[in-house]
Amino acid sequence: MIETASLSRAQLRRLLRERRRALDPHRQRQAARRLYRQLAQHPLFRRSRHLALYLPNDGEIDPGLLLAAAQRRGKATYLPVLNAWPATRMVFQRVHSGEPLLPNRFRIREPHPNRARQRKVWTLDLLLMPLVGFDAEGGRLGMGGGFYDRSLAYRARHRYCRKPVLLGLAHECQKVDRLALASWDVPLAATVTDRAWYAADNRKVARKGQLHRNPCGACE
Ligand SMILES: Nc1nc2c(c(=O)[nH]1)N(C=O)[C@@H](CNc1ccc(C(=O)N[C@@H](CCC(=O)O)C(=O)O)cc1)CN2
Ligand SMILES: Nc1ncnc2c1ncn2[C@@H]1O[C@H](COP(=O)(O)OP(=O)(O)OP(=O)(O)O)[C@@H](O)[C@H]1O
Repeated sequence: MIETASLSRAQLRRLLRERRRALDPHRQRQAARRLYRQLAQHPLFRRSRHLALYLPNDGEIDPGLLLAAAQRRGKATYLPVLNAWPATRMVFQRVHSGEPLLPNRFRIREPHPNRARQRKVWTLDLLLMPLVGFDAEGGRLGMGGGFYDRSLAYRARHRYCRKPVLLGLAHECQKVDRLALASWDVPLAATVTDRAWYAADNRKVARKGQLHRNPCGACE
């Protein structure tokens, strides 16, 4: 596992992105199948009715089997869509199987923006998030755009909100010993890899004042 102490966030990002990009197509398919087995029968996935996923980019683990399973089971599935303005914002839009998708400015495919199909993030049940690096305490390092952090900034204000449940998805090789939390970072409930679940110790996070045990009246 990588010792993070001597590395900057930028160095760590570069190293971990290289690692996941180095996985060959066979390893990627194997990891995607294993990820599916970790999650498909889990109550958090089975019980969710509205869930957001992503389409893989830059060597990310592929949740495509979960997306297809969710659609087969009649769940409403959502993908991130980047806003034209402000360009720092991202929304979650419903996607149906077989719907045409267009590349965004990072060449990640997304549905054509349609306000009527977008849903507020706090009304989703489950958010499956891509990441560059993670630790076993709910720490997440993303691509550096701050898109997920901005979408989840309401968590700092809605003190008792627990929707959606935040799960990071990753290859095992993206695990690091410890990530320093930035003030805007929103901790994950767990990260699921092709090999294991890493559930955050909620008591520790709660002591930091960042995770709340009860649902929020305004958000439920
Ligand atoms: N699959 C997936 N979808 C996602 C995200 C993600 O991390 N993964 N995002 C999570 O936030 C948002 C997009 N954020 C991104 C931020 C930076 C880059 C990126 O590749 N930056 C390149 C420069 C690309 C360019 O300018 O053309 C780089 O840093 O090398 C990609 C996506 C929304 N959708
Ligand atoms: N809630 C927020 N409000 C305003 N700016 C934010 C917020 N959260 C993050 N940012 C900005 O986004 C930038 C990138 O943040 P960070 O490096 O944590 O992104 P990331 O988690 O790696 O990316 P992503 O969430 O897109 O995968 C930071 O420099 C920060 O200024």
